Amino acid sequence: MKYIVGIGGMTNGGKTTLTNSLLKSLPNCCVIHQDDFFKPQDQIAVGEDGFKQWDVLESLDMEAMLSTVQAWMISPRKFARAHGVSVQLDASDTHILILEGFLLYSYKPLVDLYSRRYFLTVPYEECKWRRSTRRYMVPDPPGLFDGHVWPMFQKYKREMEANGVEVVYLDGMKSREELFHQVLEDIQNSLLNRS
Ligand SMILES: Nc1ncnc2c1ncn2[C@@H]1O[C@H](COP(=O)(O)OP(=O)(O)O)[C@@H](O)[C@H]1O
Ligand SMILES: NC(=O)c1ccc[n+]([C@@H]2O[C@H](COP(=O)(O)O)[C@@H](O)[C@H]2O)c1
Ligand SMILES: [Mg+2]
Repeated sequence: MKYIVGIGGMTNGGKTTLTNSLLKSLPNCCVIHQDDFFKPQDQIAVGEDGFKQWDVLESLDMEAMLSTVQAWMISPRKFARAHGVSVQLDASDTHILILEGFLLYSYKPLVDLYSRRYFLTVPYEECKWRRSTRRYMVPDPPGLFDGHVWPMFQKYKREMEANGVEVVYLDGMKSREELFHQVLEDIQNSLLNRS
């Protein structure tokens, strides 16, 4: 069985942290990070607001991300080997792929491929504070959070909801351990229901 999990939601919701914990506990589990598909800086548009528009779908090479997902779908075993993931040979033959990123559910060709879509959120103040402590490859210029990051998050979330994309909301204010156990248990139950 092939099972694709989305760990999506807002920037600094805790997606990468949660994903890294899940990876260690789920068998035959590979990961694709959406952040790895940002286009080079010189291809990022500058908006009327003067900010480089990092937080829009067009700043990501989603075709390349989709191709990577398709490579896993064709042969999860080969994909795992190529990415240094050890594959357990058991009777259930379950293969799991985690997609992790902040715009997972806004790209049409991917949206129906998920078996389960999680969506991490924290309140505005917490998100802004966590973001201020982060150092990205390209540092945030002053005002980027309120001028670009937050409005784009709201816009894409609104669109996702209007399109009826079903997600499981996760409260990113819970502890790392609580989130990990909640999601691990949920995935394990969902896998049991399918087998
Ligand atoms: N459950 C949590 N509670 C408190 N802080 C967290 C939690 N999960 C992650 N963090 C912290 O929040 C920041 C963003 O986490 P990260 O996993 O990189 O988020 P994302 O990938 O969604 O941007 C990091 O400093 C991380 O240590
Ligand atoms: N990885 C990069 O090249 C890069 C560059 C500039 C901004 N970012 C930021 O990364 C964020 C997404 O990553 P997180 O969800 O881990 O915060 C976006 O909000 C974007 O503004 C990433
Ligand atoms: Mg991250």
